[in-house]
Amino acid sequence: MYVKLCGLRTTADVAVAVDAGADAVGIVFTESPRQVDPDTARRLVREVPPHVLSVGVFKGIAADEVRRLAAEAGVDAVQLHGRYPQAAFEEVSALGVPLVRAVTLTSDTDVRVGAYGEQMLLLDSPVAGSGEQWDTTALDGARPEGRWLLAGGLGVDNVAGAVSRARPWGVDVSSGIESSRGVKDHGLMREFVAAARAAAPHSPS
Ligand SMILES: O=C(O)c1ccccc1NCC(=O)[C@H](O)[C@H](O)COP(=O)(O)O
Repeated sequence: MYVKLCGLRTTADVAVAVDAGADAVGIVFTESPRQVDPDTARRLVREVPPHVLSVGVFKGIAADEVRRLAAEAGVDAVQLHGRYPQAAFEEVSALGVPLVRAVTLTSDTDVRVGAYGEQMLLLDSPVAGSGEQWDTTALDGARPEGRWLLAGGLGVDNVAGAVSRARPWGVDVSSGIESSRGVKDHGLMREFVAAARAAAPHSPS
């Protein structure tokens, strides 16, 4: 089970995520209680070891600005939320880093991983980072294959059930590992990684 912990804001958050065994950490560049400035982002990225993916998270920021910010910070991957057209993915992909396409599942969502040139697909609740769950029974008619992550309202107590219902390749969490909005709880971070791995130790390929 691939585990991404999102919305990290301090070097201590990064150290705990790495020690807990997270596969990826998300750093939010977009307006949010978890937003960090470019200098902080660069500092956080420097603390992420090579075996863990540092992911810059963007929403509503123009593709050329995404490219500039991501390159400046040195993130390993870029996650684009919302209505970015294919051309934006193409522009950002010139950076040469993997892309994550983060979308809400609706009847017209293209659930093919790679449809926009991305390496991972993230299915999230309508308001990213809100901690709200969404109805994953919608996956019954439109289940992605391959590298897709389930996100939206996951936490220590519900991740096992969510994984067994949705059968994702990986999971992503932010609110569920916080003590208050934007403040990571290091105990919950560790518990979440353990609970997600216990739910499904191996990801389907
Ligand atoms: O975290 C945010 O505030 C945020 C804002 C704008 C775009 C994306 C954002 N977060 C992205 C994530 O990957 C979250 O981890 C994901 O949406 C799950 O969030 P949650 O439901 O809080 O676990």
